[in-house]
Amino acid sequence: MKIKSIQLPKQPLVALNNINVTFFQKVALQNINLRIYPNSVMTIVGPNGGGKSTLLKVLLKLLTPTSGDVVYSKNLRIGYVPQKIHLDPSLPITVEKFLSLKKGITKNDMQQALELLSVSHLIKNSMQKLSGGEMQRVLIARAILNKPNLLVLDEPTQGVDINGQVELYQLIKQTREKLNCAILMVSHDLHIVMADTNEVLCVNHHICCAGTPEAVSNDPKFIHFFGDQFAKNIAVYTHHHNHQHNIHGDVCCQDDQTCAEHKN
Ligand SMILES: Nc1ncnc2c1ncn2[C@@H]1O[C@H](COP(=O)(O)OP(=O)(O)OP(=O)(O)O)[C@@H](O)[C@H]1O
Repeated sequence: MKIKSIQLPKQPLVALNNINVTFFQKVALQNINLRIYPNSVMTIVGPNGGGKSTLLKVLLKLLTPTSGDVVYSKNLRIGYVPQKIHLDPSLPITVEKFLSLKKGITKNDMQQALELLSVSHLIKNSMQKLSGGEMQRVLIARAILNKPNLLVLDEPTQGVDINGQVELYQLIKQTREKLNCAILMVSHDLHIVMADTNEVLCVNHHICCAGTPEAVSNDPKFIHFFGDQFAKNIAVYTHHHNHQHNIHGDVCCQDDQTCAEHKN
């Protein structure tokens, strides 16, 4: 007898079911449903005050939703990088001490995480004196100490200049590949992260639109929030053609030249 192998559907790491959050009769989130699958990369975009951080807080159990439920897979380990942390300037703390505040962490775990984020040289530095980019790297290093299978990042490039932003996203990508984890992040830098994003969720209290970066950036609701210039920039990132094709699909000339087939 021939036995057919069947592909079982992947179980989500986290499922949010019909989540509603109301603050003093003001709706922050309405009927949010989402699934995060192992190894996937999901980017949340949306206008200021649209509920993105609230959504993360519900997922991280930092906030109990007004209604709805969150289902976690048994083996879930979450690493979280907050938007920013508040450090008391009168209580200097080194990077080493800061990382060792996490329970059950060995020196080896710490070194591995710092190496992965290329900040081993900062181990004895004061947290209060780190630059914006260094701080974000140390926060990501802290978030991966427990080898998460889901890394959640809330606007990871806040306070980082444009060159640093590209580098930071590159490091996040390398971290994901090394840990084999899923990523859920809130980001305004869709044009940078879209190449590595599987699904974009545009949240303005409810899910306005969701799908691949290309599909979302062309969605009228997304264009309404971010303007068509942004969508056009994204189009350039995803599909920049500096050449033309002949009827067989072969490249036949550059944009600034005209070959026989494109003369008329
Ligand atoms: N603890 C709270 N109490 C009352 N209102 C709150 C609370 N937290 C958030 N809100 C409100 O809920 C709405 C959503 O806020 P949230 O911080 O989730 O938005 P956001 O999309 O993350 O915004 P931003 O892009 O500006 O960071 C806002 O109107 C905010 O003022």
